[in-house]
Amino acid sequence: MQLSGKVALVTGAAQGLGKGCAEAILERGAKVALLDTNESAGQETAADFALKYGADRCTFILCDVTAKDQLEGAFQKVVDHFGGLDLVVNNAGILNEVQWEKCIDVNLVSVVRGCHLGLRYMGKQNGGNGGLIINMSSVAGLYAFPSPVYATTKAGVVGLTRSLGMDYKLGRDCVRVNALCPSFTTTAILADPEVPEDQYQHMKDMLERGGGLMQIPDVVKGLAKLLDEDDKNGAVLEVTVQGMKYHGDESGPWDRESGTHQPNLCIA
Ligand SMILES: NC(=O)C1=CN([C@@H]2O[C@H](COP(=O)(O)OP(=O)(O)OC[C@H]3O[C@@H](n4cnc5c(N)ncnc54)[C@H](O)[C@@H]3O)[C@@H](O)[C@H]2O)C=CC1
Ligand SMILES: CCCCCC(=O)CC\C=C/C=C/C=C/[C@@H](O)[C@@H](O)CCCC(=O)O
Repeated sequence: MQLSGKVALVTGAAQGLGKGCAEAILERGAKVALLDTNESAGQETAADFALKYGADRCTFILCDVTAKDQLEGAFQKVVDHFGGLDLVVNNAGILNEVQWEKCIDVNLVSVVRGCHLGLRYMGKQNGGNGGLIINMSSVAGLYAFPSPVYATTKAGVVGLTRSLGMDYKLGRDCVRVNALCPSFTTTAILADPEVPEDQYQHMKDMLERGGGLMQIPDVVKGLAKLLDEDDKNGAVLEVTVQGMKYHGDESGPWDRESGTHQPNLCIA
């Protein structure tokens, strides 16, 4: 996707992977709205980006993605402020197996809502110009992981992405939907996960056996790949210290015999 002059909305963008994704999008010439509940970090990031990329290209919007009205209001503000919307990165997420309903709300319910809003504002059938949605899942959404609710939310994001990314939908709305699945990456989420001790110990072990931590730029390379590969729709990209690979694009039983796959009908 060519991003010069386009408009992006990134949730959970005050810090961490969301901030890294937002900066990569700015570097490619787009305007970016940063949504987050962390007002001080969000304002600081926006001020930093304004200095580097221009005050007219970045704005912070205080938004709890789990509050339906706030998320809807934030999408409307972005369109009012920048005059359109072309790219949504549903990135905000937490790991909390104690307050597990909250974990589902932030990581899955809000991503469903973010996708619906993205389709509402970008979908051609609604008067939009088409666009791209990238959902932040995790390797935990692809393989067994010690924190089951977190893993469920991330697997849910994979299923959501694949199904919203069906080609017949693309033919109607011209909005591609893809997911990024990183492994352990150095950000604040690793610092203090609210999980029982056994889960924590097991994660430490997985981290060691998996080859250690990635850094934010490693994951941003995955975002760049999804931005560059305009033919990808419903794609799920695993990003680990071992490299990147697309997941699960084998045919279902309905296509298996013929080996056919309907081509994309529209490239946004
Ligand atoms: N760091 C890692 O190892 C991995 C992270 N992920 C995913 O990447 C995404 C970003 O996480 P990180 O940057 O690692 O963590 P982080 O904790 O540094 O950043 C998360 C951001 O989301 C914001 N946020 C949390 N709840 C929110 C809400 N209700 N509304 C709006 N904003 C909210 C936080 O304020 C924070 O700025 C998450 O979805 C996480 O599950 C996926 C795989 C690996
Ligand atoms: C194999 C799937 C990896 C998926 C990772 C995620 O989606 C994010 C998980 C969120 C929190 C995990 C916390 C884990 C903490 C411990 O492993 C701890 O050892 C991390 C230490 C970090 C460091 O050394 O700086």
